[in-house]
Amino acid sequence: MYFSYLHVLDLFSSHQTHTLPFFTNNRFFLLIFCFVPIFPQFCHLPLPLVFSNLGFCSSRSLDVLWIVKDQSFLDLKHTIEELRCGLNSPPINPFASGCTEFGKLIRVSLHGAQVTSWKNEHGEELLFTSSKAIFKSPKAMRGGIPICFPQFGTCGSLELHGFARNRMWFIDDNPPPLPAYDSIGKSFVDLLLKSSEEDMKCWPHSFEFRLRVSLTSDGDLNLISRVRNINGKPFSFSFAYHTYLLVSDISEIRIEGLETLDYLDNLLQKERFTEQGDAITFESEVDRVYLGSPNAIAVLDHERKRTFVIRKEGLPDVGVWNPWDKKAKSMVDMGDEEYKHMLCVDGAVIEKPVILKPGEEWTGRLQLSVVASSFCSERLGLDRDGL
Ligand SMILES: O=P(O)(O)OC[C@H]1O[C@@H](O)[C@H](O)[C@@H](O)[C@@H]1O
Repeated sequence: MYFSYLHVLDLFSSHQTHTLPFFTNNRFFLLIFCFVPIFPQFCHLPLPLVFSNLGFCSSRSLDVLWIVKDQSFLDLKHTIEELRCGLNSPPINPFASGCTEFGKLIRVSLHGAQVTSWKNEHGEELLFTSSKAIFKSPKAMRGGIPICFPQFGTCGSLELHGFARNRMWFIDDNPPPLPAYDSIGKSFVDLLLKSSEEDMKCWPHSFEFRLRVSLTSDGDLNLISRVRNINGKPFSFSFAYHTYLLVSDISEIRIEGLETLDYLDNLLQKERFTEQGDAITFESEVDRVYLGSPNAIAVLDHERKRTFVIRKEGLPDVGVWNPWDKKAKSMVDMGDEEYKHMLCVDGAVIEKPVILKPGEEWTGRLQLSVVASSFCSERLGLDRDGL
């Protein structure tokens, strides 16, 4: 069944008595929209729409979730009215069109549990998405944050970066509790992937993968992955948050925090080298895995005068990738010049895969923040241990 804004709006209005107390009592909420123009191919999937905080469930189709911060009920109502006014016009992206201005938000696709947008308070996008990105199952679209699991790159016999990014995930209505500091004062959604019969054929291990995506009051994007072995036997996996940062000009970018580390160079058959420079800069294709990195690194965008701070836990390695001009030209889902505006910096576990015994669980946390580049490294707390 194809699903339009109208259904979403009806859903809000017909449950107004339920939604009102929630929106008036909470500054943060999770706003869930089905968005046909972005992922029409997924709309036939019957998935439960769950507003667990609101105390009601409805079985509807949906594929894209929006996590929005600091919206009062009045703002939301206003937005809904604006969308209502546009109902007779062809479907458009309400966020891209500027007819709504939510400020800080995250967009997540159930396909791959891929974060596809992260915006700051000015509505500026912080993650790269290629203009040629293909939003078509079963492949992950080029951009955002694909989840690489249970394999990073070509480190095993599975498809490149594993199958998790190419599967439909589900909203996890009742996840096992996380520590209080992972939940308080945040807007979040919990997603779940379980091993399917098809996946068992190529990777014969039963697992539950839970991902919490949350937006903090400061606008930080937090990702918490929990992988549980529900098998009778141990298994191992590699993993990465394949994070496409949107940058002004790759030639002006430097990464701090990886200097002096050893790295595996994927362009030279994974040969091991030691980084020599003061910081990582870019003037040609880079495809590396830095090993045993500190838990905080910074990506400085000189031209935009802003710095991405990446904090992580349980993720010792960092993938760094930019395809540069030649490879970009060979990719069907990447514009020829777009490599200039992206840089993948992935919190990851690659060199020493995680080994989980039956019943064990692994957790990998990533926090992305953006600060003005006038902050110096000391103030960023790059030497701080973890999140
Ligand atoms: O095209 P994909 O499958 O998304 O992969 C993109 C790149 O992802 C990087 O992480 C890998 O190190 C590269 O080797 C790879 O080319």
